[in-house]
Amino acid sequence: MAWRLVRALAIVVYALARRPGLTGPLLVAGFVAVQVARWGWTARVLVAVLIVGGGAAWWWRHRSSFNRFVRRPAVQWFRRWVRYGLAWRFWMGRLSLGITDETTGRTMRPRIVKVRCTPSVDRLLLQLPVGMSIKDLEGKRTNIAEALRAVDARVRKARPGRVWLDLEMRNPLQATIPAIPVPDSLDLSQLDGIVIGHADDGTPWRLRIRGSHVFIAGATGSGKGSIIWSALRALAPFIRAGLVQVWAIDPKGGMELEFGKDLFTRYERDDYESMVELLEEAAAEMDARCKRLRGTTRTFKPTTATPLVMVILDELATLTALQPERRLQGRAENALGLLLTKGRAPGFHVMAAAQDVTKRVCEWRDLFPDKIALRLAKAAEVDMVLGDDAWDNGALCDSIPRDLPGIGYVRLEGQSQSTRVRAAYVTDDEIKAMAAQYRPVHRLHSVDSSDTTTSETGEAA
Ligand SMILES: Nc1ncnc2c1ncn2[C@@H]1O[C@H](COP(=O)(O)OP(=O)(O)OP(=O)(O)O)[C@@H](O)[C@H]1O
Repeated sequence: MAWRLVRALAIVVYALARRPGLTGPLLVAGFVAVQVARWGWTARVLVAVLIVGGGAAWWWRHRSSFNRFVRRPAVQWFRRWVRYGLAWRFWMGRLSLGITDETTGRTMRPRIVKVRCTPSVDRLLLQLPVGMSIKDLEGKRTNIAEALRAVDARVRKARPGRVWLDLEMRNPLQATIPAIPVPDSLDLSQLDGIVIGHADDGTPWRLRIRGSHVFIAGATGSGKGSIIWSALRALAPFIRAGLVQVWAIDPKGGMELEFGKDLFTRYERDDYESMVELLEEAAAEMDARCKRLRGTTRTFKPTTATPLVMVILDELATLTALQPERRLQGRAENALGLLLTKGRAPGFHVMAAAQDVTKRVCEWRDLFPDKIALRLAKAAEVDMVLGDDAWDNGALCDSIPRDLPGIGYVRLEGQSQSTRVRAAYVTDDEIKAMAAQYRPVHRLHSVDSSDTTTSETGEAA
């Protein structure tokens, strides 16, 4: 009996010694608790009130820093050392994931190096024992997901000998997001972050319009249209007020944008020559505006005389790679290049969608500061859109199910990580109603035609 007790104790001590990340904090917490217990009731209550009250006040006043410095590290610690750490070897054993050394007979298992958590995915960085490869884990994906109670498990290479195991715990973007209500104010700061859907942490997905260009990539049926319509919905009151003009090109003969044509100041859908001309006119207007505005301001503020111009181009390839006329292709690429390089400061912005993401289709792909990748066929395409290592860092656009259109990953200028998002879905009826209600008061041909625009619409920014 005594021998058994000693053995059990030895096993516990050994197990704790092998888990310094668990044992260390528990020992410190135990030590502090013992000290506090000696102080008497008043001091104990005071300490408890200070900790709980201070934490609650921090959470209440500054939730983002609380989450960053307290909640997220605490969750990661718990998952690393308790949720996954405690039974890890047991799970690996049950799943037959290990390699036995011939000479010693000892079985070595993959080891958790660190755990990173997003609201829906737990990422475990694993060190593989010599002799095991990523393929061994890939072959057991379903079993791993079942064992760890995950919706899905994916494995990707981190570096030789190390792999990331991504456990999707839940998909908060499963349900279709209904159209976001049209904003009821003309607050120009909204143009720095219009709400077009949700991120997977439940926060609104905000897309910058002023000061940016947006590139949307996705296979057919991936939901590119829902991003365009959700953006137009958020811009609708500005369009009606004449503070935003939309110049739209639908090379698919109006199949996507026709319902909203009343919202557009310029609209081309049939003739490629006219589409290219629209782009060239936008570039020429932009140049003219640059000349007029130079020296007056560096931050663009739309007015009815100088509205923000949003050029929307659905299916870019038809004007570039798939365009049979080389002459038109060259002209389209030049105009687009000009708009992308010079348009931000004078208020000319491009939102372009494409199915094919290669440079053949969009030579200027890298000039779009904000990029959205919806469902794509291959991992390489994800990196082409969102930047090197985007797929390795978890933007798994090739795993987005076909029956979840509108889901994608977005990488905003200056961000190193992509965020999983889902666009709201605007129905055909909602588009028709919006187009009727928010058509511009005065539809102009030319953006900077005259200053009388201000007095005609009677609105000013
Ligand atoms: N955000 C969304 N939420 C739910 N369903 C959506 C969403 N976006 C699109 N859908 C559904 O998916 C279908 C295809 O979407 P959409 O036409 O926008 O794709 P697309 O990427 O523009 O395709 P294509 O390039 O072939 O035009 C829509 O008819 C709609 O039923």
